[in-house]
Amino acid sequence: MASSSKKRSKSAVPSLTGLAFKKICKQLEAFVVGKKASATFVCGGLVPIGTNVAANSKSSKPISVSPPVRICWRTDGDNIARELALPLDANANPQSASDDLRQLVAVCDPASFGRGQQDVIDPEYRKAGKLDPEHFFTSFHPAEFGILPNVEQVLLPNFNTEAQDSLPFRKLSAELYKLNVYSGPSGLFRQHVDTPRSKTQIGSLVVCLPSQFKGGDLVVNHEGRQVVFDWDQQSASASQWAAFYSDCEHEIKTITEGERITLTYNLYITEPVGGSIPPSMIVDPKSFPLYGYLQELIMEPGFMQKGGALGFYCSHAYPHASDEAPMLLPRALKGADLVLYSVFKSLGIKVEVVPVIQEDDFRKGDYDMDEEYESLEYDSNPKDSKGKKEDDVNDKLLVGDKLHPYITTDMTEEFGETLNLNNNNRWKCKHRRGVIWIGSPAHGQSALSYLAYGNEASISTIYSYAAMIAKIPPFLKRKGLVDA
Ligand SMILES: O=C(O)CCC(=O)C(=O)O
Ligand SMILES: [Fe+2]
Repeated sequence: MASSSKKRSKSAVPSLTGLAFKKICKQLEAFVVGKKASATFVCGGLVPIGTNVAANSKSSKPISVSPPVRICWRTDGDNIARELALPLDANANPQSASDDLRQLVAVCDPASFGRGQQDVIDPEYRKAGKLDPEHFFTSFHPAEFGILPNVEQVLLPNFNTEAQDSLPFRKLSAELYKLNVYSGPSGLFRQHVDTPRSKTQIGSLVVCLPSQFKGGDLVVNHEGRQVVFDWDQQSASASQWAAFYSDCEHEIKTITEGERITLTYNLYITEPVGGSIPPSMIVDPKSFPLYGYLQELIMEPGFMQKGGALGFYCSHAYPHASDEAPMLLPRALKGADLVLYSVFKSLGIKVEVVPVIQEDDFRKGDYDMDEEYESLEYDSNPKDSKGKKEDDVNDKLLVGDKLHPYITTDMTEEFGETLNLNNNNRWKCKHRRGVIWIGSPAHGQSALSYLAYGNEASISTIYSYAAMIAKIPPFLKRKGLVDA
């Protein structure tokens, strides 16, 4: 009797440590969500055009002023080689200069875009011309103006840990993809996400060549944040550029006058020549505000005193259920995910990238994922890390033992019964009790397909979400992790 009343009072009045822990978890969530919002997903810059800059400057320093940009192509039909220098030369015969520009516009084909599985042309959605790289040559190369190192530094901060040498895929290469011309008064490209050309593609680079136009803002969105590049003011005097992650939605507003000419490049993550990355190029994880916060937290004896695990859903989409996944992750982590990973790593805390399945996705019954996660409450007492609420969540989550490629199985699910994933040994997983989950799952990918028998047999697919689980050692063990 006495023990049961004791039990009741414990659950009704949370302890002070419990309340403090709950608050920390909320703060951590706010930090990560805030981090997401402030994490860099796009960057941009400008290369002024100097008409008296030699095209083949012998200086070894990166050139900060560009000579006019040349574009060479062959006309359709008569196959005559043509060349255009941008910006148009104000001193040249204006008629012949704009004639060259008109010729370039004329040789372009209508630009398509991906809708579902198809490539379509729809001027209501995208009104632009395109030239494929095999049909033109340009004197512009982004490596010459320090553009790529800048993009690397912003979009690809490094880990700066011992693991750095074992993660050599942290350089970018830019592959020319298209030349596009958006002409006034109606050129545009409505909101879209670029189609990644390979699993190693992490973003796109757009270079707007010097040519007078009005309108045509490039608007890039990511998780409620927006960056606008209004390039029209300096359109005739500079090459202006922007780089962003592949999963950012973006659009080009209507070009009201002139020709907006862009080179687009696919950005791939690649192996640096010569192995390791020069430290001067990297962003130190210690410079992230999250570092200081977590460092203080793990020095707090009351925080997860006996150790535990924090789980974070990745905020960017990765091909985490592909054959390449084990090679790509964590190397290809981006933005907030990369910040979290690198901060934990640099604090000496083990963190792994794993796929997570919501068990109710394949149980019969109407399970509402959002509600489940919205109502997620953290366990109020770290000593009770197997407390009820938390177990409710972890009982429904299956964590893969590693990143698994998508599989089709011969497993079946009988009507009304639960599929047992452990009956197959290719997608090994388990419930990870005691993980405190922060944030919500964002980007599901097909993890495995199986035969489901309802009224009729059908193929069902289970989705997985990429997540990071950081294993927090007990206080006495982690004291030594933090530098004095
Ligand atoms: O020209 C631009 O600013 C962006 C072009 C673009 O979004 C694309 O080609 O997919
Ligand atoms: Fe695009």
